[in-house]
Amino acid sequence: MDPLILVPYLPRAERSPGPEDLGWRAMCQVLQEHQMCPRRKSLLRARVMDFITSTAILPLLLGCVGLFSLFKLLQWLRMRAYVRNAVVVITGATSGLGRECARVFHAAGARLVLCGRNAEALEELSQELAASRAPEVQTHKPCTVTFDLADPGAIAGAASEILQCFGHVDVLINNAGISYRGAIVDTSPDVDKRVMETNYFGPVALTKALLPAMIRRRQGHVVAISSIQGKISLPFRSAYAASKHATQAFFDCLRAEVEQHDIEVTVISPGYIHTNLSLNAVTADGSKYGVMDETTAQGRSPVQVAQDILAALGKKKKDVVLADPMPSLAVYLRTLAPGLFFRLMASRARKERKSKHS
Ligand SMILES: NC(=O)C1=CN([C@@H]2O[C@H](COP(=O)(O)OP(=O)(O)OC[C@H]3O[C@@H](n4cnc5c(N)ncnc54)[C@H](OP(=O)(O)O)[C@@H]3O)[C@@H](O)[C@H]2O)C=CC1
Ligand SMILES: CCCCCCCCCCCCCCCC(=O)OCC(=O)COP(=O)(O)O
Repeated sequence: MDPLILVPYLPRAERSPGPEDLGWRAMCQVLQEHQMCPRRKSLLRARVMDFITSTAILPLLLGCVGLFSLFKLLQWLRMRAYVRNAVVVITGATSGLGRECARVFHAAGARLVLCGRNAEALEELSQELAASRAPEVQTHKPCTVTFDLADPGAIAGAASEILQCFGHVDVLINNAGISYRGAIVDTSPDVDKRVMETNYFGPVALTKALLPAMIRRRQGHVVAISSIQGKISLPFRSAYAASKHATQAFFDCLRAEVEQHDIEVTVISPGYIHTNLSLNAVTADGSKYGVMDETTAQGRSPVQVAQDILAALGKKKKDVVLADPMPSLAVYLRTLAPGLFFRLMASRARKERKSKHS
């Protein structure tokens, strides 16, 4: 306390102050206390530290950290328990994210049904997984089903083959997909259809074919691997972005409709992942793009994304964005300031066109 603030309250001295003067004595006392202040402060500090270290707060802090760790451990155990022995169907298991999901879910004890177009690649992966063991978890030899998602006539047969593998389906991961690069004016409608068949109509038909069995058991989890491009549209990605927007919409509707049957629906929207997606992308004339884009090469590791997907399913999340801050911010910008977002996309289109022609 600053002793000078007491001065107005001291009795006015009408003569020179003596030791018997009350005001004088009060001031001396305050000034003495003021001199003692630094010592008092350090004493007080020491006492507070003693209190923290020896009494309530430190044990309380340690308790909080302990509880948090326990909570995280329980969450992890619940997540692994969620897929242990569960029948998990993965489409597009021959490459990239699908293949890593297969490895991660197998290691967590899932009974896998691996789907794809390439029977040989599926068998190879199945053998690899069957030969691998996971600590403290019983693993299972996967089953494989070969079909083309872009062939509407193949879906019903594929669905019954899938159901025959283990008798039912707990989790369906609609992962298979194809990307596209091209200008709308140059793109043949056949290319639009091919992208939509693979990314939208195929997964929708497969989901519908497996849904009745899930509804009968009042159990099931349908997952759609969409994309950030299911929430925002980039120039020269029309068919891909359209197919992913349609995916988001369909599975959002499904979630609301099947809640009454205790069926979960999760839509995952990843940003760039380091896979063969750009290499396998289709161009305006239907040919293969065949380039590993820098954005793809610098994307997240598919193993990490597969682990995040497992965690999201264990927590029964409904809609998950797995992307870096910039794409995630772009999603908000599209909603909150659409005018600005559209200008940015137009400028992106101009730049891309310019770099193509230079
Ligand atoms: N990589 C990325 O940056 C991102 C990817 N995604 C999404 O992740 C998913 C997986 O793609 P990703 O692993 O990256 O790419 P890949 O190209 O590495 O894998 C695609 C998988 O889909 C399969 N597939 C393609 N067409 C068909 C078809 N007609 N019928 C059956 N299977 C088919 C492929 O099988 P086949 O071997 O027979 O060709 C392959 O297994 C896609 O839905 C994609 O849109 C989302 C955001 C970002
Ligand atoms: C408040 C500041 C906000 C700033 C936002 C600026 C807008 C910047 C645009 C960012 C675009 C991000 C695009 C991300 C696209 C993406 O992650 O796509 C994933 C894919 O599916 C990849 O497929 P592709 O075939 O295109 O490689």
